[in-house]
Amino acid sequence: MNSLPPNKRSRSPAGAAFAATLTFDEVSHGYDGHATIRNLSLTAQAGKILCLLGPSGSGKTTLLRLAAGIEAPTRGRVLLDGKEVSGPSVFVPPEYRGVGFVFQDFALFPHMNVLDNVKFGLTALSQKEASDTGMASLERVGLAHYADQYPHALSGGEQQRVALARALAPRPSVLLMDEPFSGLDTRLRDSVRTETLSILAETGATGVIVTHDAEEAMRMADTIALLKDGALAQLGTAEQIYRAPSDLFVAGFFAEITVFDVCVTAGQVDTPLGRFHAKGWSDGEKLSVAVRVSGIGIVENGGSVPARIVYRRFLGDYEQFALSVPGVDKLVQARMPVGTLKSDLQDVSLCVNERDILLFK
Ligand SMILES: Nc1ncnc2c1ncn2[C@@H]1O[C@H](COP(=O)(O)OP(=O)(O)OP(=O)(O)O)[C@@H](O)[C@H]1O
Repeated sequence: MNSLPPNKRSRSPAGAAFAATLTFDEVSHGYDGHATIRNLSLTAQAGKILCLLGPSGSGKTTLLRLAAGIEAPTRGRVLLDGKEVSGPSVFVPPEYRGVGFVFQDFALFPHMNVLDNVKFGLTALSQKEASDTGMASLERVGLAHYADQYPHALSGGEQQRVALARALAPRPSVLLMDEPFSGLDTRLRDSVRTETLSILAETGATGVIVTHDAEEAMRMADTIALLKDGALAQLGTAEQIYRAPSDLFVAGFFAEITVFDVCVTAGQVDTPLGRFHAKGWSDGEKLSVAVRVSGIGIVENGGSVPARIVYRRFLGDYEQFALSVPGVDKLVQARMPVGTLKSDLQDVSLCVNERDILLFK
């Protein structure tokens, strides 16, 4: 095995980070014969944010570990800015990749103060340079005043920012983040996420962020890679994937859906929620029709499908409704802005937006 020369950029004490592209080229990986990544090719563009999205066990963390050099692929190559860092005859150790890592649990050292935590990876610098760089990084996340504190004295959100400062201090060209906000409560998560996005934009580093939450991916990513069983289910912008999901799995991951199995007749499909066009499909073809819950509207009168409200729940701006609909064995869910429907209403009708109908083989 050859090791590439050390990436000096990762040790540079000052100056802006230079974003790098990160490429997985036909990468496979497994643990004890169990495949975790299957022949996956994917590129994170320089200076952009790529979110790795997928259900538990789909291989998101493994991909980050392959990029960082904590794992080696069994086949294929990992490249940074076109240079192979993992491959059949090359393995560059993590410390020479110029890549930063923020873990799910922040992983701060409890016995070191905040500044020492941030300085931890700056071993190539003199003490003075490391302290200056560490302080500059803490300033960037707005926590310079906590330099002498110990991690236990900080809130979860502050600890996450220290972890971010530590990962950014060596000026990585790629920042890998594994579910970085999952340890935070919902309200804090929104503000820390927004802050992290602006810090990433300021540093210019390429960001690769793991999440299992489609909404979080949509909020953060320039590009989303949705994984399923270690393979790429779909790659695109949030809008591309939401509007044109490649299959039922992707559709169900990006939106709450109700699914019916149907057969195309005279260019149309009949479902308990209405008759819809099946343009481009042949008569007799068996399809799954996915109706996005967000495309179902409830009206007192005048809709196309009769329904009865079984229960409703107040969710702040919206009310969630569970409805029984003739011909549907499960309750149909729908959401309406609060105040749209009278509180004693029971029998209603539904209107379904054709834009929220998706057809799959
Ligand atoms: N150290 C390990 N030894 C053996 N199998 C492992 C190990 N780490 C992960 N796996 C397996 O590899 C597969 C992919 O795991 P990975 O952690 O990459 O998924 P993930 O998408 O990040 O999941 P989660 O969202 O639950 O963290 C899973 O089947 C998991 O059980």
